[in-house]
Amino acid sequence: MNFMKRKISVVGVPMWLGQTRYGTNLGPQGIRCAGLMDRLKGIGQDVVDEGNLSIGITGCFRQSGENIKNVKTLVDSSEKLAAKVSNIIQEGRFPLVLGGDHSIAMGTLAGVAKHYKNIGVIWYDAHADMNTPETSPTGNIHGMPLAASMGLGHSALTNIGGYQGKVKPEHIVLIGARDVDQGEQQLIEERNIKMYTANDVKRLGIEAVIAESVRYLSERCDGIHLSFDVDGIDPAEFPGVGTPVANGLSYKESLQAVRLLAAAENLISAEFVEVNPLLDKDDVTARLTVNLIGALFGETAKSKQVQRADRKRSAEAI
Ligand SMILES: NC(=[NH2+])NCCC[C@H](N)C(=O)O
Ligand SMILES: [Mn+2]
Ligand SMILES: [Mn+2]
Repeated sequence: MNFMKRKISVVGVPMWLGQTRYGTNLGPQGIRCAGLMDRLKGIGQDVVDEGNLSIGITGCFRQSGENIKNVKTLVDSSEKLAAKVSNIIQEGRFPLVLGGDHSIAMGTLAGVAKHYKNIGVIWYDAHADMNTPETSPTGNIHGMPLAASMGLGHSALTNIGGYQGKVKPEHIVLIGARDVDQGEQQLIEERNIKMYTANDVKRLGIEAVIAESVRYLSERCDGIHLSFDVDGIDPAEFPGVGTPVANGLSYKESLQAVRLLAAAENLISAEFVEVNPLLDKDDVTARLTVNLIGALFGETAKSKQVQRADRKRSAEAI
């Protein structure tokens, strides 16, 4: 067996106010409807669906004069998610968080980092999500979660979970970046943050990039969190996203990436974010996201075939 048997708890976070396009709130249900639970059970994983976090929407508007939208809603839901994720880890289970927009990573990381002093983060994304209200071109919080988790930006965000600095800059690896804002680029250079752009991946190959990333983080960290923004993948293949950027990683490369991560013993949590079913075409983004999650937990082309045959047989028996 080249994958880890894990005890997985799935939590959905129907959040969309980290950006402005309605629909990422339907992401968790879209992913579930594409068959997530059956697929994970089908490969023998112990998996429980803990449902969606209930989120109070306290306002879909700019709540202050600052360049940051919906702070209160985002802080409240992130606190809830942090507590939930922390509980899951406490119970010895693996949190699998389904977004929602990428702002939810602030909550996930606040929960995970309570248990791991030196958490390593693989940020698979077209973006760096390292803006602050000072550098953000949009004021959208889904472009800020990684900065906030490092302790940079609006104090309401950096203090989520009641403490600052969940992630150290030297414990981050960006993979797939190709739309990095000026302030973000400056931060990446100043703090020497490891980054493999989409072009780097094409040049080096995804196998080498993942191997190097895992090696780099394993040397420094006590656990690895995967924050997978599906817009890391090219929008021609993953159309159901709100901030598409051309020239992305391919689905095939991405599948290979998560397959390699399936074997990483020190992978301790994961989230898949930014699936927007309202922007999707024939649910392809949701369906391929289930393939990615399946592969992260050990599904192979062969095990998928066996499952498909099983499902067909039981359907015929009805
Ligand atoms: N998680 C995402 N899709 N983030 C997109 C961020 C886009 C842009 N950099 C911004 O700050 O608004
Ligand atoms: Mn992102
Ligand atoms: Mn992104």
